[in-house]
Amino acid sequence: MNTQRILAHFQESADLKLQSAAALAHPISQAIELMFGALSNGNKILACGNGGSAADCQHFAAELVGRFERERFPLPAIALTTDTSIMTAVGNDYSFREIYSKQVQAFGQAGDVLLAISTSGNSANVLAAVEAALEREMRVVALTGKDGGALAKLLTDADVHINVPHSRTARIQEVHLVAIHCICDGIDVALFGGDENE
Ligand SMILES: O=C(CO)[C@@H](O)[C@H](O)[C@H](O)[C@H](O)COP(=O)(O)O
Ligand SMILES: [Zn+2]
Repeated sequence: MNTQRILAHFQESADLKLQSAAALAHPISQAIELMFGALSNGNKILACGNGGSAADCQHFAAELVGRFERERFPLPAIALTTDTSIMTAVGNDYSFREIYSKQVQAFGQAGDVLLAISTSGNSANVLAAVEAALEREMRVVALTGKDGGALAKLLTDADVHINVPHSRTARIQEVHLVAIHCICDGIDVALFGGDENE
């Protein structure tokens, strides 16, 4: 394969990350504040998304329950993307749209945070999960792309929207991962102090 094409992927990814940094720093810091506040109050974080974003949910939960870069106690975060029995039962008996919202209704409590990841902002099951979370007085951190889609319109002023204004799903996901690592680092810094270089 032409290595120019590969180099172009790296270039576009690097460019988008640098272009996004200034705009995303503020909502990412709001997400850290919201999540750290919830965790400090004994609440938890639930996460949902499809495809690559489902993997991001699991990645995030692993770093909270296990650890990020510092040794610490486990923090409560659950990826709603992993239980195939729940997802196939709900998908089969109700609809695919409800595979996350039913779990939010089952596990979510007021004060918990839903991390909702959708590059289009239009995945029906993620939208339903956000609606269920808001009904339960949870707060939402939305990681989206493009124009934020229908998800952008569901959010309230108490929620946080981290939107990557790019058209390409893969590039958006790559920036989402940087945002997720910033959030993990920010939670560690809120717990232990220090700066991001430590
Ligand atoms: O990872 C990728 C593409 O890079 C895919 O698996 C992608 O996540 C799937 O097509 C998702 O269904 C897209 O959903 P969404 O991001 O629009 O909510
Ligand atoms: Zn992908």
